[in-house]
Amino acid sequence: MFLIAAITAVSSLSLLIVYRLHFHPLAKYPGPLVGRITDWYSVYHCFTGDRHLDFVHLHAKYGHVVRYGPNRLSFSTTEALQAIYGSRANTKKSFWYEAMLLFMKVPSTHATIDKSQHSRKRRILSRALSDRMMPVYESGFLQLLDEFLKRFEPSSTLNNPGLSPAFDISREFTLFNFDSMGQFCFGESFGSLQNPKNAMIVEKTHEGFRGLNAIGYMPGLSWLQLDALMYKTKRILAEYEAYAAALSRKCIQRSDQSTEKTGQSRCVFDILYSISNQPGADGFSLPELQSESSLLVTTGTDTTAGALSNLMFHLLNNPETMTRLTEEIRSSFSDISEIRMGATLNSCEYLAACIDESLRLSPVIGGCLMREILSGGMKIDGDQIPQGIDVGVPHHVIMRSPDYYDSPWEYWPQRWMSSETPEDRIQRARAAFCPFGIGTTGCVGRKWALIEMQLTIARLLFRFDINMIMPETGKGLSATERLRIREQKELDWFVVSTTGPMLKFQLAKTSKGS
Ligand code: HEM
Repeated sequence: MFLIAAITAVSSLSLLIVYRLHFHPLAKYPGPLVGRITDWYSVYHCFTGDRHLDFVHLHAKYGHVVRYGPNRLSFSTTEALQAIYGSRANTKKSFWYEAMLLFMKVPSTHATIDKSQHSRKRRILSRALSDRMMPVYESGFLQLLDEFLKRFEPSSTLNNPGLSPAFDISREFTLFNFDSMGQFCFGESFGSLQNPKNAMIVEKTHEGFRGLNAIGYMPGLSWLQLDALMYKTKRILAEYEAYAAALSRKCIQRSDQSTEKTGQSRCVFDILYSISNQPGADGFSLPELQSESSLLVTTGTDTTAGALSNLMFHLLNNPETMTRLTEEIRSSFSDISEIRMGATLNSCEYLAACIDESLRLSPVIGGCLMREILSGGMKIDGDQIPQGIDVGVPHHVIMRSPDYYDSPWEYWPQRWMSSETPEDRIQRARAAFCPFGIGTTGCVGRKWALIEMQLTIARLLFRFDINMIMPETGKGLSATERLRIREQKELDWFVVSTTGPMLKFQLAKTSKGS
């Protein structure tokens, strides 16, 4: 009996392998042998945390299109980027996003696959995240930012006057961004800079999210109870949900009272709550509102924190860039309190270029944002791809492609500036630039993320001269070689996590801020 079962299993498996390699509709596409046969290939790279680097390797080896899973294709051109994610693409978010529902009672906008439901939620959320609403969030953010900067003041070091102790800036930015997202979403900081235990939700969920990422590639894993791995995450998220629910109740109370008095909102929750209270408005239900606001915190924390620490890494490894940027900021403002949203900050052209260049060279979104092709199939890069196939363009591949960027591994902000680069080169680079995604599923928090980055870096460089502690492994190497070493960081699920650089701060001689 056992022998018959074993023979049947081996024969079925062999037939499946032969089918996937030779008769499957994607059989003609190149890719790693294991990947063409099974999604275990992706699961392995999710757990090793090098999914983003493996895509770079695969495209270097196989070219513009790679079959990395039995039903999955990865592309690397701007045409594919538009075809797959553009606003008229015949695609929807793939099953991968459903894995997030293991953690959520009510799916957030990000986890909603159904296109009409997604566009309804996104329309509502966009009202709180529109350009017009940005000033609502600014003063709360600046208050937190000033407290954050105080941590780096050197006065506390008796042995080394003038120089602060060393800080791991990735960790600092994570705590700060978590607190500032608390302020942004619920009008109240989470206080993790004072008590890092409060940031447990961000720090401890990474392990579970890795499991979640793998389940997204291979749903069968959840039947194997592999999600036991995620038990801790589920427990922590449940605690966080309860905490967020308490914050929501506070917001509702405050909103009901303040609406009567001043009608002023101060956070995303307030705005979305007031929309949902308007008669006849298609707003969020209360459970949707709670889910949306609390999940916005997790979506906006790691991403912005990673982007800021990558930017510091590039600035400190390229001293001429750091000098030019510092000069731009210190000559544009005469006091730190002047650094606010508005015309002067927007006129800091080099700051904007430094941010874009860092988002290009070190994207924080790892892997490939998968989209499933809908009924009727679609043409990508001239090939007709059938319905049901998962397709995507990995950020690490397209934004480092020599097809779109000269010296793609170099951190060179001038490539974005019309005063220093011909317009056609800038346009070619822009067409492949997608750190926030593109189209109707691109980042709805993009505007706020950029404001946070501009304000944080401008105030930091206005106030401090910054020194990097060079690790032994980096000594004597070029900036690009150091970047390659830093690249060995890990992909948690959606976001590539970072550590360091380790920094010491010195008050700038010109600093007039307090
Ligand atoms: C530098 C920082 C950030 C980067 C690079 C980034 C990048 C992205 C990307 C690539 C997506 C598309 C994801 C996908 O298709 O699965 C996305 C979606 C999203 N982001 Fe961001 N993000 C950042 C910061 C933020 C912030 C601060 C917020 C909140 C204020 C936010 C809220 C969202 C939301 C809600 C979505 C889902 C949009 C949808 O499905 O329609 N992000 N982000």
